[in-house]
Order: sequence, then C-alpha cells, then structure tokens
Amino acid sequence: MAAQEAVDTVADREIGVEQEHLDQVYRRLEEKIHEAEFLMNDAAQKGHVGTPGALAERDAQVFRAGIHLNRLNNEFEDFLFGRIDLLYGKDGVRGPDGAYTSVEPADDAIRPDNTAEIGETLHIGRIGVLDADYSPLVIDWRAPAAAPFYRSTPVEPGRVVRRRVIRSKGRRVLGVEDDLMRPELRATLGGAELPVIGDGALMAALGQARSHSMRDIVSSIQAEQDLVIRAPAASVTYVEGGPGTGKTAVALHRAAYLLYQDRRRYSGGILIVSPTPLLVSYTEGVLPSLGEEGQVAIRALGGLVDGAEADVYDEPAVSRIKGSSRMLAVLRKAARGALEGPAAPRLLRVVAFGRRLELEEPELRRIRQNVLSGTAPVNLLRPRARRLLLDALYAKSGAVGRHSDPELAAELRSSFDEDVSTEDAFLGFLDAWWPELTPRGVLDAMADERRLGRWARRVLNPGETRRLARSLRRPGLSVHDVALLDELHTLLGAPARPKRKREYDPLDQLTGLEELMPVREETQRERAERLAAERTEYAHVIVDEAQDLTPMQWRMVGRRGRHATWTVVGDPAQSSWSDPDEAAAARDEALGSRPRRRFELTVNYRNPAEIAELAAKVLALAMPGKEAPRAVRSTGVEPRFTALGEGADLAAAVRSEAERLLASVEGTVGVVVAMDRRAEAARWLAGLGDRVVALGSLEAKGLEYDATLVVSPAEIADESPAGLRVLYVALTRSTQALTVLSGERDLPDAAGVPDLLRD
Ligand SMILES: Nc1ncnc2c1ncn2[C@@H]1O[C@H](COP(=O)(O)OP(=O)(O)OP(=O)(O)O)[C@@H](O)[C@H]1O
Repeated sequence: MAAQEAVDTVADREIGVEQEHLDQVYRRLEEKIHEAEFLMNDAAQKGHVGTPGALAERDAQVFRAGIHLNRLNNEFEDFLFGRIDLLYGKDGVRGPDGAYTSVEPADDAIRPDNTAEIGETLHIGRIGVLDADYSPLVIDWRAPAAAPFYRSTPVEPGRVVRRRVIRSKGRRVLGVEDDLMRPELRATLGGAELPVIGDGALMAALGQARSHSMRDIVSSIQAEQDLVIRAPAASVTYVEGGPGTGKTAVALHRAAYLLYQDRRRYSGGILIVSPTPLLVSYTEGVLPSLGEEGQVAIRALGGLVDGAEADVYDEPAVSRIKGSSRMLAVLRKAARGALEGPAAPRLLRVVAFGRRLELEEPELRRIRQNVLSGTAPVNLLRPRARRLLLDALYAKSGAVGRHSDPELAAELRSSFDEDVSTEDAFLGFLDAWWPELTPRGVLDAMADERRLGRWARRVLNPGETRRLARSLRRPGLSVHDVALLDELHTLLGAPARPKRKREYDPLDQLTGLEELMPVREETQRERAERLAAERTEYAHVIVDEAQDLTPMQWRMVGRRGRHATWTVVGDPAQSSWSDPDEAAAARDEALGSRPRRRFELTVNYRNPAEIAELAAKVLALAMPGKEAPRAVRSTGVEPRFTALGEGADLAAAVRSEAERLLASVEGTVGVVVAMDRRAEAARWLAGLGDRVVALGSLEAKGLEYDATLVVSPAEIADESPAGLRVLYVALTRSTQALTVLSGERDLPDAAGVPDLLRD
C-alpha cells in the first residue's frame, strides 16, 4: 500500500511537472496572439505605410497565431504529447527549431561509472512553439529534432535516455508513460535522478476502444513506420505490410509530414485514394487532428470523377470485365462508334449558289472514316469533320475552277463556306451526324448489346458482352463504371465548356435586374474549395489499399499524378482483384519508369495474437508461403465459433451473436457478410444501435472494429476468385473479439469450426 502511494506520488509529481510546462506553452501562445493583434492594429493605423511584403507577412503572422490558439482551444485533446530527455550531443549546434542537431552523444556524455547528466529536454507536440528567447517550448512532431522520439530504441538509443508520452485533455495533463532507452544508465536531471513512470504508451493506445473514426497515432509512431513517414518524396515510395501494420495510418501521417516539410512543393495538392467511401469517412478526421486541412483531398475510387459518386459494386464476373485492361480496346471503338447512333442522318442536303447539293451515305461514310483516321479525341475532331463536309459540297457546287485568279477563287470559297455553314440544314445535320459525345452518353450506348457486340468483337466473348451490356442497362453507376467514364473522358476530349453563368453586368443596375440575380463575392474559402474541386492533377498521390486497384482504375488514378511523386501502400494478400499480376502490370504502367523505394511493415498493431493466428490459416490457403505480420499483443481471448443448427434462422443467430459481442466490448462491432447479403444483414441488426454495423465483405477493407462477427466464411470465400483473400480481410478487422458463425456450407465440425479454418 505504502509502495503504491509512493509510486502515485512520483507519478503525480511528474504530471505536475508536465502541467507546468503545458501552462507555460499556453501562456506563450496567448502572448503571441496579443503580439499579433497589436501588430494588426498597428498595421491598420499606419494604413499603407510599409512595403506590401511586410504587410503581407504581418497578416500571415496574425493569421497563424489565430489558427494556433483556435486549434489549441477547440480541437486538440493532446496538443503536447511527448518528451525526450537527451544526453549532451557531440557539438553545440542548434537547428532552426532551436534544438541541438547532434544525433550522437558526446564522447564524455556517459561517465565511466555509467552515470550521466541530461543535457537537453525536448517536448514534442502537434505544432512547434518557440519561447520569447527562441528556445523551443514545443517541437513540431514532423521537425527533424522530433525524429528521435520515434526512432530511438534500446538497441539504437542515440542521445535519448527517456522517452515520455504525455496524455492531456484540453489544458490539463492527465498522465505520463515512460520508456527507458538506456536502462543501464543512471541519469540525473538538474541533480535529481530521472524517474520512470508506467509501462509503455503503445500498449495503452492499442487497448483503447474503437469508434467509427480513426485516431492519429502521432504519440506512438513506431520506428519502422517513422522511416516511411519521413522517407524523402522522390518518385515512388512503395509500402507493403500485412493487415493492421499501420499502412493507412502511415499514409495519412506521411501526407502531413510532406506538407510540413515542403509546403510550397505540395501547393499542387495531395490526393489520397481510398477504396471505399466508408474508409474515406473513417479516416478523414486524422489529418485535421494533425493540423492539416485543405491541401489534402481524400477520395474514394468511386468518387474520383466529378459528378459521379458511386458506391455500389457489380457482381464479381462483371467487375472483372469492367476492370480489365481489355476494356480499353472496347472503349476506343465505342467512343468512335457512338457517333453513329440510330438517329444519325444518312443524307446531307443544302442549297448554295442557287443549287441543291447533296451528300449521300457512301460519301458521308468515307468522310467519317477519313476524319476518324486521326488519333485526336473524338469531340475535338468535329471541326475537321465540318471542313471535309464543306470540301465535298464545294466540289459538287460547280464553283471549282471558276476563277483562275487564286485570290478570287479563295474569296468564292470563303463565301460558299459562310453561306453553307450558317444554313440551318447544315448546322442541324452536323449536330446529328457528329454530335458532341459525353462519357455518360457513350456508356449508355454500350448498354445496347448489339452495338456493344460490334465494338467488343474479338475482345470480349458473347457471354461477357451480354453480361456487360446488361449491367450497363441498370440505373445508376457502379464503382467500376467510374474508371470507364474517366477513360472515355480522355478518349472523347473535353466537351465544350458549359455556358458560364451570367457575369455581373453594371448595365443590369439600370434595369433593376440585379435584384433578381443577387451577385455575391466568392469568399476566400469558397474559392479554395472550388479550386480544389476543379483540380485534376496533384503534386503527390497516395494510394491506400493499392492491391485492389483494377487496371482500369490504375489508369484513372495515374492520370491524376502524371507529374507527381507517389506513395503506394498495399498488401497483395488482401487483394480482391482476381488477377493480381495483371493489376501489378497496370500499376507499373501508371507509375511509369520512376524509380521505386520499397519499405515493409512487419508488426500487426490491430489484431491480438489469438485472432492473427486464426487469420494466418486463411492466408496459408490464399497465398501459400506468404508470412503473416507479427501481432504485438495478446488478450487471452480466443475466437468464438458457432454453427447454425439445421433449419435454424440465420437472421436470429446473427442478431444474437451481435448482441453478445456488443455486451463484451465497449466500442464498435462489425458484422461482415457476403456482398449479396449486405442489405438483409442491415435489417437483421435494426434497432441494436449505432455501435454495430453490417458490412459486405468488400466494404470491410481497411476498417476495424473492437469486435467482429464473420458470417459464413465459405459464402465469402466462394463469392469470387479472390474470395479467400477477401475472407482474410474479414478475419483481420477486430481489435479484441472475433466470432465466426458457420452455415451448412461451411461444413463445421462438432466445435463449430468451419473447414476453412481448421488446421
Ligand atoms: N504506432 C502505432 N501506435 C498506435 N496505434 C497504431 C500504430 N500503428 C498502427 N496503429 C493502429 O493499428 C490499427 C491498424 O492500422 P491501419 O488501419 O493503418 O493498418 P493497415 O496496415 O492499413 O491495415 P489493413 O491492411 O488491414 O487495412 C489502427 O487502429 C491504428 O491506429
């Protein structure tokens, strides 16, 4: 008891020490706000005195200070989250953040009797704060001086003696957890021995209940993850790692790091491509919590094309066709063939120079073929089509050769062109014969099986053609349709811009029209949002769950980063694409010949060892020889197996198992079913509250829950050729508890274990 109290007292004292530091940080920030306000008033009073540059700098300072305080007050639960106590370094050089730059300890930093004095203490937080004398009160987590907080290990401690994670809420420090990097050392700070509190912040973070949004991991980034986050953004950074190794977390932190490190270079924006809208909403809070917003767009694969938000999936046989690079040949034909719709006119008749001139079908066909022999996008070929039509009509007009003087001849021709091309009959004909095609229009044309058969000849077999046409006849877009739209957009060329909204016209004031059409200045923020929405190319592209992109999706994503650097994270063992080799080839094509830097993440932070072990059995079937990541913790809770008795009601069983899991964990429960059961599963769970969600197997990608119920492994595995890998994804979603519910098809043994999960 007495010993416990002593520990508490040391812990309380250390909390007090950190509280004092946090108070000092807030005092300093408030000072900065006052300074900034003073400068602002001063600037206003002096009016135009001062160079424009100085005024802009002042504004920027006020703006930054305002953002800091606002964030500190409103958003961050743990603004200050870390501290490192370091030995004296080899030299006394300070970096721009005020910290000593030396990575290695000075030769005499450790005395022969293994004692040492702490030479520098740094606090790490979400943004950097300097004291009035430019000494660092808080180091930004992305600054070079913060790297030892993440990189230092007992094997390679560098200058770090003690690494401390500080937990705080608002302005109050709640707790501290220490790790000693040099446990053999007796270090003193200001003459007193360095105390050590708690037993590891990582485990505390991993054991916490999950909500429906991802948390940042800024206070517990591990060394192998830090290497990826801070890797220089040259060409392509390729990161592989099994489920739960932090790939998504690392990708998001890397975006924040790149912006911090070189904001100007990434002013062209960073795009994060996510497989599903569910994963987008799960992850979109992370960057704001790291102090980054605005420059990063997180988009689902089904939402990369403006105006096409798709979140439904085709059946696997259809998505296999739509995702395959064979579609490229089909789309090329369709983009041209769609010009000849059922309503395409077969005769052009105009009157010029008092004569009736006609072009009949064979001539029209020849002209069309001639125009299409070019490689330009179809919509951009329209002016050429118009010119060749006029040439052909002129040749019939009898005017050719009427003048031998070239100037007169040219004049005659130009008046012919003007006459004909303003004639309603000609204009109407051109619109119908060479219409402005839209990607959506061509996709609709492909829904006609007969026409699609023509365009897909020798590329798709008749069965595939039928399936594809049938799926395109369904209303709405599927996720895989979006990549086709994007391809068509390129093949067709940008249609003429829609007419701009009416501009503000001062003359309107005289007519009183302005009252009917309110004119409002666009705000800065609206402008930024509009520009972001209009952006089609980015300075850096991060692809999450990259193993799932189909060849056609790689082409779509590739177009958004033609001049970009890339971070590509994925796990081939979780690929839901039937032909991973084909997808890898498409990926390589999209990324071009840029050099790759490869990293591997090897530790599973999500699943307890008990769940990871079970999942590894499916991995062995799905990808024999592939190693599973090492689980970092164990809970002692084994997965639960239960089988549906003969004639039993699946809905009732799912509901009751979900209820059981809800009672066993504090946070979220995910119920994963085969894709075609997704709608009914949502009904089965109705009324159980928002801690539980039903997911189709493909939607579970990237997400995690405190507990997961996997319904019928066999149904999930049989869904598609990639079914075993999809099942592997489903089994690796849980942070605490897993239940597997088998049906008849799973051939469960007496203990309810389905045959796919037996040894
Ligand atoms: N260093 C860390 N500290 C604390 N938590 C971590 C750390 N690294 C990863 N995690 C947690 O582990 C879980 C898995 O991370 P994440 O979703 O990024 O993994 P992933 O590799 O993308 O997984 P999957 O391939 O299954 O989608 C998350 O809850 C994440 O917050």
